[in-house]
Amino acid sequence: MSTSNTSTGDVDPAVHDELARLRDSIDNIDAAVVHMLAERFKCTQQVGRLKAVHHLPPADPAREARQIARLRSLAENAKLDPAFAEKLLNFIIAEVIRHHERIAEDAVSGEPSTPS
Ligand SMILES: C=C(O[C@@H]1C=C(C(=O)O)C=C[C@H]1O)C(=O)O
Repeated sequence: MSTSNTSTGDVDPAVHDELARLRDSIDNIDAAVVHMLAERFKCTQQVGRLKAVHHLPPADPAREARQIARLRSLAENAKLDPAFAEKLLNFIIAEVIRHHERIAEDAVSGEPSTPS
């Protein structure tokens, strides 16, 4: 068995076709993920501005706990590792909180808020 072949030039053309078909789907899914994340960040930026105007804290741990419980349950039903789903959500939420902190700081200093 080859362990170091990184090219696909010497494989059966049918295998190559199947690989290309699957990679097309992966590319479509990755594009959908990017578009969905962009829409989610548009919403969270609005939440951040609302919180800054009304002097609410950037993070809401109770809301996060409910989201994590819900996402873990959805992941289990979808046969996705719930620990992975939780890690992914926490990663996204950490970025959102960073944005909210930035929006709140900019509101105090009078700077326009731009995503960074
Ligand atoms: C978007 C919010 O702000 C933060 C980010 C969250 C998120 O990205 O889902 C959830 C809770 C908050 O810690 C919110 O309060 O709804």
